[in-house]
Amino acid sequence: MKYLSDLLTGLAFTELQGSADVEISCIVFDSRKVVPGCLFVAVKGTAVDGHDYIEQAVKQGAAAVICEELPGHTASEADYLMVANSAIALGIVAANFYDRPSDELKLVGVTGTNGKTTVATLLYKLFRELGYKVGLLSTVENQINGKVIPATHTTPDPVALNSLLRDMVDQGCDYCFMEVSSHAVAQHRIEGLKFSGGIFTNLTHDHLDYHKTFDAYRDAKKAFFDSLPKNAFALTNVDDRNGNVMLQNTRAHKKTYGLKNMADFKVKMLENEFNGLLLNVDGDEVWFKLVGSFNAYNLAAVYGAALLLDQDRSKVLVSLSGLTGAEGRFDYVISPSKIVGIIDYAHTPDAVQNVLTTIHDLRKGNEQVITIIGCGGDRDKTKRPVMASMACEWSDKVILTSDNPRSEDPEQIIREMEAGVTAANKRKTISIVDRREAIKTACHLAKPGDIILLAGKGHEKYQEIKGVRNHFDDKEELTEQFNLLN
Ligand SMILES: CC(=O)N[C@H]1[C@@H](OP(=O)(O)OP(=O)(O)OC[C@H]2O[C@@H](n3ccc(=O)[nH]c3=O)[C@H](O)[C@@H]2O)O[C@H](CO)[C@@H](O)[C@@H]1O[C@H](C)C(=O)N[C@@H](C)C(=O)N[C@H](CCC(=O)O)C(=O)O
Ligand SMILES: Nc1ncnc2c1ncn2[C@@H]1O[C@H](COP(=O)(O)OP(=O)(O)OP(=O)(O)O)[C@@H](O)[C@H]1O
Ligand SMILES: N[C@H](CCC[C@H](N)C(=O)O)C(=O)O
Ligand SMILES: [Mg+2]
Repeated sequence: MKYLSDLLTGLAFTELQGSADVEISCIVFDSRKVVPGCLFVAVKGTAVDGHDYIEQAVKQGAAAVICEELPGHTASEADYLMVANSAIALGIVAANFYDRPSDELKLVGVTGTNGKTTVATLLYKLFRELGYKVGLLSTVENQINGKVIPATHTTPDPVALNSLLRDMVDQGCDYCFMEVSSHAVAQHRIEGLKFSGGIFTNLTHDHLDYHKTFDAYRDAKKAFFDSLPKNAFALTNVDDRNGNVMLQNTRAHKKTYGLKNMADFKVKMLENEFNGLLLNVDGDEVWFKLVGSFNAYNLAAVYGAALLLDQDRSKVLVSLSGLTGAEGRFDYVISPSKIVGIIDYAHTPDAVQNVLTTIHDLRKGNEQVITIIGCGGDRDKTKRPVMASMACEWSDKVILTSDNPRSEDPEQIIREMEAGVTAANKRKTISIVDRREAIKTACHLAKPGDIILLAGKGHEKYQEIKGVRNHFDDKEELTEQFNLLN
């Protein structure tokens, strides 16, 4: 049983209307989910202002309200707590409601444009192999020591997040590895959490629809490191242009990993083949199952973090060498006629370039590379022509198609992608709106030995068109088409 007064530890508030000894059944920040006895936190959003729903929330039985401004009419049956920023307050009360679970395990956050899911998932798998009970919060799924809990966001909202962390603690977890998206930092979803470490992967073009400028996007990532406590570690990619920027104002222990520059954890790439990577890790040569130079960075980050968490170096290298990556990241199927199909979650210009240059380096002869690619609707539009241009630059044929059009017109998204295709590259590009048809066409165009890259949707099991999510699984579709070819 929790009272409003129990939830106020660490929360600076300007005014309290009421006694705060009211019982709180749960915390809600969406008026449509209000239940009797809840605490309603009014948050200003991008579409609407939660403050407009306070009166409705109280009518539906909210016992207390946290807000930045009082509504025109306040009811005597509810308590009202005024704060400077409700989103920050939401994080703090959510942590208090669940008895601050992040204090009871070692929580490590991973941020950056690409590689978050891969690094968090590898750490999760590694620590389980090392014998610990572990939790994972990721884009693909959340897990508590092997039990899967579906994920709705890369970083859950503060209430879901603290509830999951509480379950992890109650189930004996020693560690939790989580992705920290830039949206989550900007919206204060991680407020009130105690991190033992933070990892930065890289920073390239994405989400400019939301953050508006690259600097604002960078600063959202940096704010995570600025907020780390003194006894945590801040592990950065020293080869990334913004790697050191992340550490500028952190109080945490500053540590680096890299392939090119001097680093605390230094990795060199010796071989990069279809069946894995041979790396020199601080002097030891080890084969890993992951493919692509970008994964050498992800592995370096995981290795560094494991050592900073006081794990035995040789055990870490042995376990890590046997691990596979996250679902839908450089996953592949091979057709009976030996066409190679690669399913990858590349949905930023940098990721598209990385995955295609990796494929380019792995090619043995003059196999063709056929890329199928789309761009998500209701997301950063400026990356559309750039992703199409990257795909053309590094492929022999490109099929522009739909990703998740969401509320947008799919044909319009494709037109915006086509704007990035040069006149010379037009001849190798075709546009097919229906993703299933695009996959079928690629399979018919491919000859034995050719490589089909199916980019952008990775593990996703749906395609969202006009707000409706239909079942769609890239790997399933490709496998089906491959079998039909026979
Ligand atoms: C752009 C974005 O992040 N939006 C998130 C944001 O929505 P919003 O700011 O538009 O909210 P809003 O609709 O304006 O509403 C403001 C407030 O009023 C409340 N409300 C609204 C209507 C109503 O009738 N009553 C009511 O109380 C809402 O619950 C909310 O608290 O706050 C909502 C509540 O927390 C989130 O669900 C929503 O995530 C949407 C669904 C989303 O898709 N977010 C994506 C972009 C996202 O966060 N992605 C990152 C990953 C990105 C990456 O790959 O790096 C992630 O962490 O998943
Ligand atoms: N370290 C890296 N550097 C550049 N690209 C990478 C890196 N790791 C993975 N990628 C590419 O980015 C894609 C997405 O990887 P991953 O899912 O690990 O990133 P993420 O940061 O979790 O993405 P999201 O923002 O959607 O959560 C991969 O499929 C691969 O193409
Ligand atoms: N976490 C990313 C996922 C993009 C995946 C892509 N398939 C899309 O739908 O745009 C985002 O919300 O931008
Ligand atoms: Mg992710």
